[in-house]
Parts: sequence; C-alpha cells; structure tokens
Amino acid sequence: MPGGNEPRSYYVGMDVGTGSVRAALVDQRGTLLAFADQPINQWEPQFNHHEQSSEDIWAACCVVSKKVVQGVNLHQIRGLGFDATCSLVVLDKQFRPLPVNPEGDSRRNIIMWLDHRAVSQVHRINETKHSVLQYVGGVMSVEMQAPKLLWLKENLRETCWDKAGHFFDLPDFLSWKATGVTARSLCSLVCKWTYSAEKGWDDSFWKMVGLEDLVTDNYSKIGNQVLPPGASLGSGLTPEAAKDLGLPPGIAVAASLIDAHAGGLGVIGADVKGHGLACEGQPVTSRLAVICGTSSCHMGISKNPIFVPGVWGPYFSAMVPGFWLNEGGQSVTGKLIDHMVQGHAAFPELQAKATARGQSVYAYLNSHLDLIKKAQPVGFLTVDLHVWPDFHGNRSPLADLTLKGMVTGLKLSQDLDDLAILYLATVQAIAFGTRLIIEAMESAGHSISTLFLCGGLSKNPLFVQMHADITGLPVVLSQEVESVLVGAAVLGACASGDFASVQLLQLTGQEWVTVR
Ligand SMILES: Nc1ncnc2c1ncn2[C@@H]1O[C@H](COP(=O)(O)OP(=O)(O)O)[C@@H](O)[C@H]1O
Ligand SMILES: O=C(CO)[C@H](O)[C@H](O)COP(=O)(O)O
Repeated sequence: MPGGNEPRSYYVGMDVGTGSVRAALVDQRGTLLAFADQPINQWEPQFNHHEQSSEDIWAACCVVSKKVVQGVNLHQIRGLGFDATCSLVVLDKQFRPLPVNPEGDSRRNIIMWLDHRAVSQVHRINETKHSVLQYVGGVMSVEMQAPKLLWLKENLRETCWDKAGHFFDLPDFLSWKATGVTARSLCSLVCKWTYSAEKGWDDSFWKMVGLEDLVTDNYSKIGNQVLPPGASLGSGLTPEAAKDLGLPPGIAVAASLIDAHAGGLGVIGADVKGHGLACEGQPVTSRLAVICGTSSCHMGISKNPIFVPGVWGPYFSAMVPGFWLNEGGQSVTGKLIDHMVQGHAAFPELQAKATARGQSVYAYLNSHLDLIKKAQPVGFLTVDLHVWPDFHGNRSPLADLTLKGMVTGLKLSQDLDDLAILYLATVQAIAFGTRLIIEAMESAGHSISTLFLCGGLSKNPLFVQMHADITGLPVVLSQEVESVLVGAAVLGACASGDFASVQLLQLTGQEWVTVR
C-alpha cells in the first residue's frame, strides 16, 4: 500500500475465526490503528458435530466494528472487507436461519468447518472419482460443503432442506448481510464448493452425488453470481447494516476471502529486504504462508497449476489474483495443543501458577521447559515421548479422516514436568506435520525456501522455533500479528477503488522479524 502524505483513508477489516470475531482499522499504508475482538458461541451437541449461529456472529461483528471506529472521522472510512472460516450457513427463502440439527434449534444454523458429521456422504462422493476431485488433492474433505449439503438433504429433509432458500459460505454470508447482494466470492466457491474459475459449475458433479436440486434455477441457492475477492459489491453498505456496524452507509464492501486466504494475502508479499533471507529476490512462489490458529493452513502459490496428492487445490486466483494456490492443512493445531494441555492432570496446577505470574499458560509452559531442559536444547526433552497429531483425522497430505492421535512414552507420573514435555511433544508433532506437507508439495513441483507465519499460534515462540528447527526453513513473522485482519482490510481498500487490485502486500512500513 503506498505511503506518502495523502490525507488518511481508513479501511475496516473483519476476521471471523473459530473462537472469536476480530476487527481492525487500517490506514492506506497497511498500518493497523485499532483492534477489537469478541468471543462467539460454539455448540458441540454430539461428537463431531460443531455448530454456530449466524445471528450471534453478526452481533459480535457489530460490537467490534463500533469499537475500532470510535473517535474516527467516519467520512475517512473508505471500505470494508470480511474474511471468515469456511463454515456452512443455512437460511430459508426469506433469509431467516434454519436449524442444522435434529433438535430444530434454528439459532444453530451453521455447520462449522471442523464438523465431521458427513463421513458417509463424503465417502460416497469420493467413490464417484468425479473429475472435480482432482482440484481438491484427489480426495474431497469431509470439511468441505458438498458432503454437508448431502447430509442435510438426507437427515433434515423436512425441517431444513426443503425450507432452505440460501446456502452460504460464512465469508459470503457476511458480505451479503452487509450489502444485500447474494454474489459469492471466487475464493469460497473455488476452494470449498468445486466451482471452476474457468468453467463455472459442473452440473454432472451435483447430479452424480445426489444434489441435482441445487442445479435447478441456475444454482440460485448456492450462487450464480461470482466475483473475485476485493470486487465491490452492489451499492456498498446498506443503511441497515451501516447502523448495525456503526459505519457510514454506502462505503464499499468487498467480495470476501476465507480466513486462511486473507492471512496468506496479509503476509506472503512481505518486503523482507535486509534480513539475508533465501527468499529475498526470489519469486513469491518460494514462500509458504502458514496461518496457524485453531487449525493450520499451508498456502503455497504457483504460476502454473501443481497437482499435489492429498493437498487441496490447485485453485486459480483463490488467494492472489493470477496465481494457482495449493492449500495444505492440519485440522486441529491450536485446538490440539489446548486439548492436550487442558486435559492433563496437572492443568489446574499450571493454571494457578500461570495466573499467579500473570502469564498465559503457554508462556508459563515455555518458561518451565527452559527450566527443566538444563544444558541440552529444549527439543531433546521429548527423546522418549512422541505424539502423532491426527486426533481429528489427517487433512493433508494423507487426507484420511479416519486417522487418530497417538502418544507413546507415557509414565505413571502426571506432574507439571510431564505436562510441559507432553505440550512440547505436541508442538513438535504439529511441526513434523508441516514438514510432511512441505515434502509432499515439493515432490509435486513446489520449491519452498521460507515460511511466513501468522495466526494465534504465531504468538507462541516455542511453536515458531520448533517449526524453524524441524522444517529447517527460516520463519518470518510480522511485528503486526493481526496479518489476517490486514488481509481483510486490503479487500476493503481494493473495493473502495483506492487500489487497482488485491495486490501482494508490500508492508514496507512493517517490521518483520525472522527466526532461523
Ligand atoms: N498469545 C498466545 N500464545 C500462544 N498461543 C496462542 C496465543 N493466542 C492464541 N494462541 C493459540 O492460537 C489458537 C487460536 O488461534 P486464533 O488465530 O486466535 O483463532 P482462530 O482459530 O479462531 O482464528 C488457540 O487455540 C491457542 O492455542
Ligand atoms: O478450512 C479452512 C480454511 O481453508 C478453515 O476456515 C480453517 O481451517 C479454520 O481457521 P482457524 O483455524 O483460523 O479457525
């Protein structure tokens, strides 16, 4: 984003993650000026069923939006962009929430991205060997939308499926809520719905898998107007949404991005001059963006399509216009670390000690590991304890939802030392998973020299260092940890017309730190 002395223009980015909604006010140099976050509800009514509420999420958006523009001249706000998880939102013909559960609770009208209820459905979809599957790494994930749609049709026919008027990816729901425009983003449809940027919808796929009713009326329920991320939607922010969000009516609202793609856009174009990095002076295709939060997403781009077995894509223009995208992933990373730590017998002691010190439990564990490692490198503490991290299946590169997690080397003791070493082994297992994904991508034709991390886990120095040590690659972090939000704000800046396209962010104003 250009610098200079122009009067300040502001852009609002909204990032709907798994656990919370975040908003940021960003200026034309890409500098984040204000930040706010608000937790959102999640329901897990039964194992592998994960649900949310679109009304709860919108309400949280309204809270954080008003917070970040407090004291700002609203006339200087030029655009608004959204990113969100690729969760499935279900509305009736009057755009009212419909229940995605047998209890009929219409508050819960979202099937979340990590929901694994549609196992039988995705198995049958993959059995078809339809040609669209080659563009999702050869095997469709249970976390994508077609299996979930088929589950709704087969399990909630009367209470949901027959009443449904609109099925949205969550990022597209948000841009609809803001503008009243039902256009979908190329990003969400290409990555999660089997849409082709070149050929559009493939009727034969929907008919083959038993969702022929979505083909009728020219795909009106799932989208027949598709725009590139950053395109301006309709007449911009509606008066009603403007009132909700505390923003000026009519400001530009952008076609959205999925959260990982916004994070990738926020970091992958970083200007890293002066750090002596291998990627300096190399094409941007030598960089891998890793957006690590509840899950981890590994975003690699190429000028030509690269087919990587077990790694999603290749997706055209789904993140950076004109580039093909491959997306590796680990369904649970932050969530896995939290699961292992919070489920350990010594967690209450850890929580008390961390609180007493005014630290997060992660910071306390990291310092405890430094204490017990003595003279050896911290990584050696797990020489007898190992974790296999696929507690929620393997997204990439094995693409096997039936895989489970494993721990070997447990003893009878369950004290704080044991918890710290189990936490370390879990962090290392996730880093080994990243290495496996990189090896699969490189075997297929990628050439990756540097990792660019963002997301909640990038705030954990141990997580970052283990990724550098275990992949053998340097890791670049932005001083501005909210890179996903900057990516979302970039969308709003593009929609405003102030910038020609969703361009690679050259955040020259930002400090970048490297971990070798
Ligand atoms: N300050 C922190 N230090 C270490 N880990 C963190 C920190 N903040 C968040 N995390 C980790 O990141 C995960 C959430 O990532 P985040 O990107 O905030 O969420 P989301 O997945 O909702 O986008 C949590 O599961 C937690 O393990
Ligand atoms: O599949 C996705 C991206 O393609 C999900 O949106 C992502 O894995 C969830 O993100 P987060 O871990 O930040 O909540």
